[in-house]
Amino acid sequence: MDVFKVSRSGPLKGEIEVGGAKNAALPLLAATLLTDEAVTLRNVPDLSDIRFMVEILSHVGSEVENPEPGVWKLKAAELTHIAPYELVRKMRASVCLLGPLTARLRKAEVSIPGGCVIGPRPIDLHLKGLAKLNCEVEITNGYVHVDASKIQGGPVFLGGRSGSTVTGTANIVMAAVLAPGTTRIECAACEPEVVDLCNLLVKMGAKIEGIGSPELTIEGVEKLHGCEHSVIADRIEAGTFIVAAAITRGDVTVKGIPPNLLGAFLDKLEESGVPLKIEGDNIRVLPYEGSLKPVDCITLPYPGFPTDLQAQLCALMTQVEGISIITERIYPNRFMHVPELQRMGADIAIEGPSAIVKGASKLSGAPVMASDLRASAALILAAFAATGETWIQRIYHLDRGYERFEQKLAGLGAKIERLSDKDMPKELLEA
Ligand SMILES: CC(=O)N[C@H]1[C@@H](OP(=O)(O)OP(=O)(O)OC[C@H]2O[C@@H](n3ccc(=O)[nH]c3=O)[C@H](O)[C@@H]2O)O[C@H](CO)[C@@H](O)[C@@H]1O
Ligand SMILES: C=C(OP(=O)(O)O)C(=O)O
Repeated sequence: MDVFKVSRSGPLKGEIEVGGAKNAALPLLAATLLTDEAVTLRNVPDLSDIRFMVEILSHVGSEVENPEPGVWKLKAAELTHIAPYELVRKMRASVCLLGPLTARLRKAEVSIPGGCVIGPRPIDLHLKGLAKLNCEVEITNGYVHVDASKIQGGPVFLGGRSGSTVTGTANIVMAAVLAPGTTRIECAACEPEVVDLCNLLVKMGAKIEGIGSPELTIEGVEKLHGCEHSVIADRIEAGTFIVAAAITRGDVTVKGIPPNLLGAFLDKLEESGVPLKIEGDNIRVLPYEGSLKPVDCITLPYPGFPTDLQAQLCALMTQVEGISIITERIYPNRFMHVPELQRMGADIAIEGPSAIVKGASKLSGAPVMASDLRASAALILAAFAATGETWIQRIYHLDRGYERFEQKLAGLGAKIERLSDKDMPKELLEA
């Protein structure tokens, strides 16, 4: 198995390009099932999650081509309505098949993906939404069964415990675009990835109004058609690079990221004193003297601070003098990075949904375990600031969501190497 060996690094210097967003590309790939014509997606990142999604799409009947890096052409002429557990369990985002299969075939059988280490990942709002579209929805033997023979547009309220649902909104929009009548979604998620999905659907012939707002109005059409679309930039990859620059006091320009996608995050960094220079779609992080200021931060649905950058902010705040309080409102247990950061010397206490980070800690390299995608990134960022070597195991979590991560960062001078666990000193290997 692959591991990373990371040593104290920096200041990082240079330019780094942001790729296409995983969290946009996955629902976009699912949306290609909504037409029997070919849809070409560009700027698709090369990630294990993308490869899984393509595998699932070809299992349900899509003809898939990857004519050049970053480009996928998909044609779903004949489809089956069943997405089995052995495929769905590998990736939570495969629940996004529910909407398109329901819309196109008027029936779907999709395995429930189950929870994951960041906490329970319920889909009750997806199911409630489909029921509001006059579908019969039943859970048996671990599968959601949808009978959509009488599907009909209608009012759908998608508000949940902590706001709206991103994949739930994606599913209901995809179900509604081919449903007769008008669907009005209230409390729709406004995340840029949902906007990207709606923009693709409009190119395919869907009628959607209110894109980017919490109220979407969808006029069902009979048929969608093929088109070409380029996936939006990955705001979470960009934010991770920005933290890499800040934690090493580097001078780095992160290229190809519209700053409005990262408003709350950039605001928090500026509050902390990270010098930023924004020019068009490029964000330059400049070096600074002395300590940054601690911050209090709450993760919230867009345009709030993204949950997917919470772990990275935690890593940065371990290097800041004073107490930062980071509260997780989307996934209150999403603190798997904390015990590993503690092993590296961080002073962090978890109180309910908050991490109380006391800095600045002198971090030192240790063997640590990546537990999920963004936790993996946080450990690497902390390792840049730690003395000695940090060995990070289970980096397949990182490979789900970051393309050529170590190569991109090594290009800025980061000391990070992908090795095999066979290269690790034996006494450091997990039991
Ligand atoms: C609003 C938000 O920040 N969503 C994030 C969420 O999207 P993802 O789509 O995975 O999760 P949702 O947006 O659906 O969930 C948001 C919240 O709603 C709850 N919920 C969701 C669906 C449902 O049917 N019932 C229910 O109660 C969830 O438990 C969670 O507390 O994780 C992704 C991966 O980390 C992030 O990229 C998204 O930005
Ligand atoms: C947890 C994430 O993704 P997923 O919803 O695919 O698990 C993420 O992108 O941080």
